[in-house]
Amino acid sequence: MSVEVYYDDDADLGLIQAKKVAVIGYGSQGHAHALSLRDSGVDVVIGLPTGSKSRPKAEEQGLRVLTPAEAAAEADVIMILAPDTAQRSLYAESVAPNLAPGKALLFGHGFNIRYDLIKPPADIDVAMIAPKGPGHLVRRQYVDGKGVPVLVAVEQDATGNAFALALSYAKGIGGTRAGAIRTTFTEETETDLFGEQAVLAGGATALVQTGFEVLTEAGYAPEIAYFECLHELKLIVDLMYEGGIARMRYSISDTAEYGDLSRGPRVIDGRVKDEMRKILSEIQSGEFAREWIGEDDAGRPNFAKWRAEGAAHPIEETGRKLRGMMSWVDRPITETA
Ligand SMILES: NC(=O)C1=CN([C@@H]2O[C@H](COP(=O)(O)OP(=O)(O)OC[C@H]3O[C@@H](n4cnc5c(N)ncnc54)[C@H](OP(=O)(O)O)[C@@H]3O)[C@@H](O)[C@H]2O)C=CC1
Ligand SMILES: CC[C@](O)(C(C)=O)C(=O)O
Ligand SMILES: [Mg+2]
Ligand SMILES: [Mg+2]
Repeated sequence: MSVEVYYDDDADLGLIQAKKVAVIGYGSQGHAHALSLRDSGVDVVIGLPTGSKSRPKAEEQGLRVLTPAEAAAEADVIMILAPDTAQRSLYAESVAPNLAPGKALLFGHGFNIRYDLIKPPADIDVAMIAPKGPGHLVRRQYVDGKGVPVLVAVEQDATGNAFALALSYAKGIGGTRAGAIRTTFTEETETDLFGEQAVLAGGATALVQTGFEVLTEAGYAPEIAYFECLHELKLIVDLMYEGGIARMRYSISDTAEYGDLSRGPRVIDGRVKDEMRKILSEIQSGEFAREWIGEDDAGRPNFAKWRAEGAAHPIEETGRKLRGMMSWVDRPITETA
């Protein structure tokens, strides 16, 4: 193994239990971290702006909610789980004025540190605990006695104890049950952005929508196209998750496997690979970060337009109708929040 992996026995929960932790933000990751830390015996306070729509949710779930500045002032450990684009101003206005030597500033993703949008003072610890899965699953796994693997990194070790503290935090959210892998802010940020753009979200979505369009434009029933291009993808990915691509290929028919081996490389060909490399270089050079911050500063015009186009894609309407008929499909993951 070229990476260092840490499990429950390597982490001392007592370190984080001895601190007051402010979780700033109560969305997908924030609610999962805060509830699981609390259930692990940690003293947690939530930081949210006064008008935040997440406030009632956190309060209903029994958590104490303050403004980000008040929470940062009270806490020894401040975990920033607001949207990446909000973190710069949140840090400048509410967190930086409330830092003191020996405090720890934590992140769930390295974006703002990697791209120098936040520059913490040298006398605090700066670390990252980045779950490798959506926040609602992080919470669900914790409740089920399991965990989602996490990446842990230290950017600044002012106290000499930053890594042990980060591992302790990871244990508090169930991460060391599954395994905590040591990395750097740069590696986490660049691989996370690449994964979500080229494969997990961007690549997979474009593949599913394009497959659905090809079948329906050729006259096949949208319901059948939905099953083939979206629904069944989960079943195939589950097999890959359990035993790799070889396990999936073992389970499918020889006909499917021959089609996979002979046609797959025609779909994801050299041009696609070159485009993936270009996407990676935009991430590494900071071009993507500058574009995204600029888009956010401008009020997200393209983001809103593309999101609306995606929501209006015919596959969504077909899926809504079909899922209503599928009693075996789990309720939406968002309802578990
Ligand atoms: N989504 C995920 O599963 C993953 C996310 N991450 C990282 O975790 C971090 C949080 O992302 P995610 O959980 O998706 O975020 P969400 O968009 O789900 O939630 C953001 C939360 O922050 C609150 N918020 C918005 N603006 C501010 C502000 N100025 N000050 C304080 N709180 C604010 C929001 O409140 P309101 O309800 O009022 O908008 C909301 O509660 C990011 O760094 C992200 O990259 C890492 C791994 C996976
Ligand atoms: C895949 C998207 C992700 O990187 C994640 C859930 O890990 C994110 O930023 O939400
Ligand atoms: Mg990710
Ligand atoms: Mg991400």
